[in-house]
Amino acid sequence: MALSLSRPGFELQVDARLPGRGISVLFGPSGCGKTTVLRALAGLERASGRVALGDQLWQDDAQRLFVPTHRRPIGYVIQEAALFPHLSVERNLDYGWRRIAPGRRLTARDQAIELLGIEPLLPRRPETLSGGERQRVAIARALLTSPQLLLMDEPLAALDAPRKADILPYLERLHLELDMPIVYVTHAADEVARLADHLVVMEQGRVRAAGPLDDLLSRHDLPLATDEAGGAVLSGRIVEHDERFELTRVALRGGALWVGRIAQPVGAEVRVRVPSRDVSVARSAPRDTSILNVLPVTLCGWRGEGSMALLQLSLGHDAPSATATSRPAAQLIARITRRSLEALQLQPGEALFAQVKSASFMRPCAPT
Ligand SMILES: Nc1ncnc2c1ncn2[C@@H]1O[C@H](COP(=O)(O)OP(=O)(O)OP(=O)(O)O)[C@@H](O)[C@H]1O
Repeated sequence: MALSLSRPGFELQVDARLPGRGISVLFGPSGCGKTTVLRALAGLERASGRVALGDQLWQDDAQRLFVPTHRRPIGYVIQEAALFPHLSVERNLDYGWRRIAPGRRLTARDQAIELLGIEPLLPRRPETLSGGERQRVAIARALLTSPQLLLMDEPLAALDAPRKADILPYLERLHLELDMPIVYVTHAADEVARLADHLVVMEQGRVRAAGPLDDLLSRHDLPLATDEAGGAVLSGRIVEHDERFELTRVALRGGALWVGRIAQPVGAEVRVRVPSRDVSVARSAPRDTSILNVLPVTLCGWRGEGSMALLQLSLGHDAPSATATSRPAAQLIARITRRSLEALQLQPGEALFAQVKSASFMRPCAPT
């Protein structure tokens, strides 16, 4: 997509290519233009430019082409789902489902109901549902219109933390079990870490950075890193289980980590998260430490944040480099006090040891 639009006090200028599978998250502060981009993809907002899904061209100003919303094969889920209040959940679902010819249906009715866990809700009226249940029904209803692209605008923003935690696994399942690209708008860093495969960081109507999640979440110069709860998200492969101590070893690019037992087989691709505040550094390999994960790392750079500093660390003691065929080593961020930084007099390129106090399993990775 290449989109531009001008409003009083707001300029949108976005040029991005999103992958044709997985969840692409548009992330950024309120007012940066995320919803506007989503609405332009849906054809609900008239921006200038070009929009295509694979080889389907939906908008191309050069050719005076603009496919109206109702002819774009999209599902759209917003923060406050608008279900038909006078219809049961089942009839709400059937509304979209019946309008798609049987031969053109991409998602089976039972599959959508099962994926979102809404079987017990089918006879209920929307007003009797909790916010989280309503969102699950809205997502199932969107899927039953057989979209080729699912657009989600802060679908969890109206939910409290426990409801949000309930619904996140359903979103992860969608992504793992359906072969449908999703563009997901949020300003919540935790949703990014859990859901995103590809990330577009927006700022004031522009793309500040875009790329695979692991590359961006471990960059200390992006807003995600400065979040108190921020940290790196790393993809790796399970290489070993330690049944006695209920641990799993995950191999990463340039190193490996022990995390709490993951219920996935050896060889599975998984995503783990390492909070920056749980990473500290030492010049020499610490001995007699209770910390399980001590990894050789190379300091790439650092950035001050008030009394704290964020260090960007590349796994391994070789100078970080990327060749045409291999991706560079995975990166961690350490959040330490500026006082410690000064006391240690660290220099970029220096070989250090990162002590990782906690690392947690986020989710299995989608097959690529
Ligand atoms: N219908 C409209 N008319 C005029 N200005 C608008 C309209 N809709 C949005 N804007 C403005 O356009 C800019 C981008 O808004 P947009 O809703 O895309 O941001 P956002 O990143 O999705 O924000 P939020 O996270 O708060 O939803 C903002 O400055 C907003 O005030």
